[in-house]
Amino acid sequence: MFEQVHIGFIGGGNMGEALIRGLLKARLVPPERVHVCDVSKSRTAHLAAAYGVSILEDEARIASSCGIVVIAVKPQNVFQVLERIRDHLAHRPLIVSIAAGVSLSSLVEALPAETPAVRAMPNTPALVLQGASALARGPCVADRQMAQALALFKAVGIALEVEEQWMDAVTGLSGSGPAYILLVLESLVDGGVLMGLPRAIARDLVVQTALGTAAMLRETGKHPAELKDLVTSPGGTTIHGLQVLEDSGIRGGIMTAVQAAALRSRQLGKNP
Ligand SMILES: NC(=O)C1=CN([C@@H]2O[C@H](COP(=O)(O)OP(=O)(O)OC[C@H]3O[C@@H](n4cnc5c(N)ncnc54)[C@H](O)[C@@H]3O)[C@@H](O)[C@H]2O)C=CC1
Ligand SMILES: O=C(O)[C@@H]1CCC=N1
Repeated sequence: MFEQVHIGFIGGGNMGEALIRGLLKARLVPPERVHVCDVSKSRTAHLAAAYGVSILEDEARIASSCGIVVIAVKPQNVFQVLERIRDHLAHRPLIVSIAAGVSLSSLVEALPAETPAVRAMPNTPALVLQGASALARGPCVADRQMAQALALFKAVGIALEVEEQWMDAVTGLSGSGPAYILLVLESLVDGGVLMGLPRAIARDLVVQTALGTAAMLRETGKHPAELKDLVTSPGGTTIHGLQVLEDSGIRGGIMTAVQAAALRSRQLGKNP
């Protein structure tokens, strides 16, 4: 699928590195066909040493050398990058932006006419090849290019194609979601510690409880409430804990967190 394609990364931070690691591990392309530029010399030194990828001096070199260009800088830096690459895109490479909030229309507007562009939203579990990504396809993207973009993100987890209208919601849900889940997991560990458990034991139990619960949800396909009922004996321990959580308004709190992050994504697109 990637025969002879060179893949370039503008920005080799957390997410850029996760994608590079995944695509090399899946052997989608050899390291000599992966090129990175980053304004941080310590990042490029790390990426070259850890993965054997090629380091190019700037964004323009990435753009002119690659058939796929992944933009993995912060949203605030995206338009400066687009400005620097726009005169180096005569060969019409596929541009893949993972920046939160940056819309396809603003990408397309900042690029030469008919440059194919995809807006993607991965998440940090991509670092351990368990990511959840959604991709929205721009107007000039060929089927082969969309398949390549999906394959790139499937190398670090699951990847779904969605309409662009859902991308802000995706950002608030799965893009930011790891932080919400980690906050809950941290609190569970602290609850164990509160009740006298050594922190290391509490941590091991919480990690496996989270993994096991997610696996149960995936493998059974059941509604979460049905699986919750399995844990909750009449007059037992769990229902007493659940009552405290319901009293705290946790459901509304989590829903409002997703909404706030999605609205911030929408706002970032207008004013990064
Ligand atoms: N961290 C997360 O959970 C997620 C982040 N994203 C998006 O991914 C993008 C990158 O985020 P992270 O990897 O977390 O940030 P990061 O700060 O770890 O990486 C960004 C990298 O870009 C480099 N950089 C800045 N300007 C540059 C330029 N002009 N040319 C080359 N390199 C440049 C920085 O030195 C840095 O290494 C953001 O747009 C963010 O919205 C998307 C999904 C999840
Ligand atoms: O907080 C952020 O802006 C990034 C985008 C999605 C997750 N983290």
